[in-house]
Amino acid sequence: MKPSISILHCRCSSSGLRSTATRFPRYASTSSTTSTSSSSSSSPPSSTTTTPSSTSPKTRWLALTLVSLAAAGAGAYIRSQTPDSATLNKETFTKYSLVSRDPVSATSSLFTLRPHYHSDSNYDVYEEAWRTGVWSVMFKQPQLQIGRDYTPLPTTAATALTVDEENEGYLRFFIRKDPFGEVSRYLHSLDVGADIELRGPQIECEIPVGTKEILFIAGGTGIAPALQAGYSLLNRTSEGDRPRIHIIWASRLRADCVGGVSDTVKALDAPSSRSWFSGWFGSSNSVSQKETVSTVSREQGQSLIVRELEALKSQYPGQITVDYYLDEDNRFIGKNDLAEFIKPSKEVEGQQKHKLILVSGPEGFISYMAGPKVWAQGTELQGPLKGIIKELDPKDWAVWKL
Ligand SMILES: Cc1cc2nc3c(=O)[nH]c(=O)nc-3n(C[C@H](O)[C@H](O)[C@H](O)COP(=O)(O)OP(=O)(O)OC[C@H]3O[C@@H](n4cnc5c(N)ncnc54)[C@H](O)[C@@H]3O)c2cc1C
Repeated sequence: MKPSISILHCRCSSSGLRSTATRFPRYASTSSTTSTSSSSSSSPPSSTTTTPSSTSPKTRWLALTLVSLAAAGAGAYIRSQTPDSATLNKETFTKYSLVSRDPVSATSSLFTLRPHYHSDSNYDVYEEAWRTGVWSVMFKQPQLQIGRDYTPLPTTAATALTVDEENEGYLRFFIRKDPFGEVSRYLHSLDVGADIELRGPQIECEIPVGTKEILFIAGGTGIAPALQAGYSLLNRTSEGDRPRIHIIWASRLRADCVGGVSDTVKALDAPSSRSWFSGWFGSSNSVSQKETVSTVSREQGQSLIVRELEALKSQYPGQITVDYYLDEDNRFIGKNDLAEFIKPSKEVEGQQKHKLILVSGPEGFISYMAGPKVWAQGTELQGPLKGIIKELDPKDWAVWKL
């Protein structure tokens, strides 16, 4: 019999799949396995040591039950070791090992994981997800039997992975440690080499073919899906047909975004009419912005995430721009900052929207920007558009809360 493990609590999940999970046992009792093999393969029926006449019905029933249980246990054990369970999938948890955990700031780290068992299929599973849009995987906290979703980072020129490691199915994550959070605290407590079980991929947002512009508003580790969206979209389109992507990233701590220099230049207290691609050094405003966001960023180097963003930008010159906002500097994303990008326009009935606003980050951040997501019948739904984006009346933009 396969024991089932319930994921008791999953507040961030958006599909019913995530509330429960079944996995194969990782081990079977040695004595059971041994007895199975000795009774089923080493001893032919004719040489059975006990005869019907010398065994009571009760003993026979017990023996049969034991043999069946042992066979089921051994089968499950074997299945758990087959290549199938070595491949990331939506039904069962797949074992990965923690390769490294590199601090990005006092509260966040870059996690690198590799599949525990070899599988040729992991790369293909990821590829399919990358082609689709924004995706996540669920991490299991085994002691509490709960799971949380995290967003794999794409590979850029700044990524310290070899081609072999990529092919082997290594995954990287930018994870913030919530001081009171169950799973993020657990993950930050793990030693290198520890096992972590993942399930997925879960597609969070399919980016429609034909998307021409994306405005990505990210708070904290919400930058991970922004990197994904940029990578996925630019990777799957050809030159001349590529969409423009503007990322607005708000961080709490300077260390998270150190070295990041905003591309779009805005005065601190009034929006300018400059375009997305106005460059770094275009005006006196640009100086104040640079100074505000990251005073000595060049000297201090760049955070791991800024490096990834810069690498993506260099890979697709002119396609991606990024603006940085920093709580430590009292720089918050306001309505005026968004108004620069979201211009009111007429809704054309039935016309497909080629512009997409994606909002990603902590619950409060998403609520402030676009209104809260809502729960109905055990599923997390988008909920009505509210917040400062609603006030800007973005008729020709589709909006998606991640
Ligand atoms: C699709 C998706 C992708 C994500 N990707 C990432 C990613 O790449 N990186 C990342 O860091 N995060 C990501 N997240 C967020 C992540 O899934 C977790 O929500 C986050 O790590 C916090 O989980 P936790 O178990 O540590 O905290 P939790 O235990 O869920 O607690 C979170 C906070 O809520 C408070 N809290 C808990 N219970 C209560 C209660 N009953 N009353 C009041 N307060 C309470 C806690 O004190 C804590 O401050 C993603 C989320 C989603 C949905």
